[in-house]
Amino acid sequence: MATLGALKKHKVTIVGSGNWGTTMSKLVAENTKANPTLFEEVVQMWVYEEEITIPKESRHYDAGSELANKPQKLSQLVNSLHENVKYLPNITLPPNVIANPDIVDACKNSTILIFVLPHQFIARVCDNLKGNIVPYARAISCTKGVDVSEKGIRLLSESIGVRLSIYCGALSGANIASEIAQEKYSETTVAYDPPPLDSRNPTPKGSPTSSQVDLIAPSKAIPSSRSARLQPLPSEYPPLSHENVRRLFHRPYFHVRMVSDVAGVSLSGALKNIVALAAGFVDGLGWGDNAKAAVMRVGILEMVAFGKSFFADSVHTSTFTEESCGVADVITSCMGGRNFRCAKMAVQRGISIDEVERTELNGQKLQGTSTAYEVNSFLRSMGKEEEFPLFTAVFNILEGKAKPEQIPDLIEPKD
Ligand SMILES: NC(=O)c1ccc[n+]([C@@H]2O[C@H](COP(=O)([O-])OP(=O)(O)OC[C@H]3O[C@@H](n4cnc5c(N)ncnc54)[C@H](O)[C@@H]3O)[C@@H](O)[C@H]2O)c1
Ligand SMILES: O=P(O)(O)OC[C@H](O)CO
Repeated sequence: MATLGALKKHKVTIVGSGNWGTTMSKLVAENTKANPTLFEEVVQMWVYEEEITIPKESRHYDAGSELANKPQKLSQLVNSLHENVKYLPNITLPPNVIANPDIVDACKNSTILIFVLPHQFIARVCDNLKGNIVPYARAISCTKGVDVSEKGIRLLSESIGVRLSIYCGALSGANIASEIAQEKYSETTVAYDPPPLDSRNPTPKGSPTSSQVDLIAPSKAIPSSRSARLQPLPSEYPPLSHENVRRLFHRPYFHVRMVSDVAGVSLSGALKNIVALAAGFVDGLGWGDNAKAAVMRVGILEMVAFGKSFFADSVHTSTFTEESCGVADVITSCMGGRNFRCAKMAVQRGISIDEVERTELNGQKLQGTSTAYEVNSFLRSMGKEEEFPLFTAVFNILEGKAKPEQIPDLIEPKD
């Protein structure tokens, strides 16, 4: 419910328009329409502009039309067809989703920014947004990955928060986008640990709460956005309480659990993609479900150990084991995710996973390969590769230094 006296509504922008970005726009737009006291009905969806021709198999392809084989701007196609024919074909978007190729215009005056971009594009997009958003905006990262530099490891929610000087939470779960777009039931986990000022609790500006610190590996500390001087949300806006954030995402087919463990949710989403690659490798060998279950078991243990080793002050182990973003996401990703499917195809065809990504995904991006490299570079810098044998095996397979057939030996505990 809006607070008494709140006059303004939150403007929401989805930053990204791929398979998950477009699905997110659909479900969020359904919710902004259903909650008119909290949110402006129109949802802007930033589209990385490209020219595409409508695929022949599309329900919108009209062989007799003069536009049939002519390249057209993706943003214009989304707005005229109410469908993203390239990244989410055959799903009708609500008319209140407006595709906008201008990132600054799409985010202008938005109080809620939902980042659903492949990891590799986050930095550039944030650079373009810096100084062009309202300073009290809040963000949610739906991107799966981590940032590693010579300074250490950082969650993507942190990267976005630091780059834009705003607070950023995280959404992650067992969420294969195409199923959610078809309104098949799934769960998700939203971690939002808002600054107390957003709940009308007058904590002094810039004071981190106990849960607002140490979201980076302490041994390689990078300054956290959570101790940055965050601007309070003006009182004319409905507070961004857990209840109101939940209303933005929860649908009858998309069940949201709100938590405060931003680090656990962000890390789960990133690390499970390495496990999914391992599952794809063993499945590609034709080894069956028992082999997949074995790498999933070891992978979940390594995810938990990674959180405990490097984010001990912020991560809750239960996030990995009890929430959709943990074990459940490992399971779904190892059954039908893109990382799993591409790793499997790479082994079956004897080609690199990058080649499979280029030839089979029609512009969609894998996040598991870059995460495996980033995590390995961090583990190596910490002298901890041996403590994470599955993550290390996946990296070595991608590098051509090990073979998928060696996975059982590589993950066997050493006495
Ligand atoms: N697809 C899913 O099922 C799913 C589910 C949960 C989370 N995620 C995560 O969401 C994030 C986004 O994935 P997605 O599935 O929406 O995207 P996608 O892989 O389907 O599509 C790639 C996107 O990148 C954009 N792009 C290409 N070049 C670009 C550039 N230079 N700058 C900016 N954008 C560019 C494309 O326009 C497209 O929107 C990823 O981190 C992914 O792991 C995906
Ligand atoms: O298709 P993937 O491998 O990018 O995984 C998609 C989602 O992360 C599953 O939750």
